[in-house]
Amino acid sequence: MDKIAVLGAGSWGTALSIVLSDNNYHVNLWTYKKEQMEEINKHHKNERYLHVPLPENIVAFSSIEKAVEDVKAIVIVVPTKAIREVSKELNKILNRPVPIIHASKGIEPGSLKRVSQMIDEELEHYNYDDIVVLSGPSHAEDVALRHPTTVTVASLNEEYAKIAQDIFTNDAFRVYTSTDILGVELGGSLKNIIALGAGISDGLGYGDNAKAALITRGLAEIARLGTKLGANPLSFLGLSGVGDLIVTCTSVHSRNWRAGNLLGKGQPLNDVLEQMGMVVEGVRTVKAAYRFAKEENVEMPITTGIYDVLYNHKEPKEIVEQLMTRSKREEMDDIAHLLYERYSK
Ligand SMILES: NC(=O)C1=CN([C@@H]2O[C@H](COP(=O)(O)OP(=O)(O)OC[C@H]3O[C@@H](n4cnc5c(N)ncnc54)[C@H](OP(=O)(O)O)[C@@H]3O)[C@@H](O)[C@H]2O)C=CC1
Ligand SMILES: O=C(CO)COP(=O)(O)O
Repeated sequence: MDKIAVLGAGSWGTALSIVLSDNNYHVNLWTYKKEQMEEINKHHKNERYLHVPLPENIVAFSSIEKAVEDVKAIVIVVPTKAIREVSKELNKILNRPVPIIHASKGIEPGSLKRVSQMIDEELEHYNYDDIVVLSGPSHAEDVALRHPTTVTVASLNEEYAKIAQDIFTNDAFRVYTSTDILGVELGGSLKNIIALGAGISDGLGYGDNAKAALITRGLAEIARLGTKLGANPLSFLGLSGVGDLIVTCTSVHSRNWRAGNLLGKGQPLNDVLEQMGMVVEGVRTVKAAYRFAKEENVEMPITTGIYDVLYNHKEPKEIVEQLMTRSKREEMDDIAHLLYERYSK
């Protein structure tokens, strides 16, 4: 039985380990917490994150070195803030080319780097082109129950993308490939900000119309920034774009939506984060997106409004009024024109 290492034993790392175990891989699941390793190995569960029994071919490790020994591929699934730390550890021990697939969603505020770029910077002898991202509408809770789920794996190295597709694909987990790693990573990261907004909207008591507006106009600004940065605009209409935006803005499983919901009900950010107990990537990524928008001179009014609620003590209702009273404009802006120009001939 081939072995695969999964680095990160939170909700998503555990759910992806279940997929791999179902596909007959032996999974080495790395956690930095000894108690969690014991819970997984002795009791075959990881209760804090997922309420399902774990198959016996998922074995937890507290040493990265042991976890990655002789594996066919390495899956990195830690929160974005831990990517550099984990990659540094990996850099000390990785001495052969092995496919690296990451499934984290965020952008580093200080450097504005995506996850694949951070991994590349920390791994001295690894080629950026070989890094694969796995992203799409995929809440861990659904995946752990084997509910039908679709995702995209993207890499400049098509062979590695296909390896990732083969490793993860099964009857309940359908995997598509793409070469637009930039677009796929940006879609997966930026949708978390809009999901915070959808949660705030629901917390304020607004209805479905407001949420549909946030999703649609949110997608417009994600695509606006993404295309400016060089992504394929069509990626934002795919699973890692609109697909993930829909699931994150509408699901009670979403940490970003839930955090936004509490903010909309008037709770302060620090209390909300303490209560969540799991990573809420949008809270960090909004800082990066806010800066990106300014530096790239891209209009991102929803992102800016959410940044102001989180970091400038603006009242959510004030932001809603601001968004609703912006100057009148045409709906289909630069992105639509870009798509039209590209594909109308
Ligand atoms: N949950 C989901 O459905 C999905 C999540 N993702 C993405 O996957 C990534 C991980 O999310 P998820 O699993 O949900 O997060 P969770 O909050 O469920 O788990 C994160 C885990 O990483 C641990 N951790 C924190 N810091 C470090 C570190 N420095 N080194 C090693 N481990 C660390 C946490 O430990 P501790 O509790 O001690 O902080 C926790 O066990 C995120 O980028 C998220 O956006 C993507 C798709 C779906
Ligand atoms: O990315 C996700 C689903 O595809 C998970 O979103 P949350 O982090 O908001 O739970």
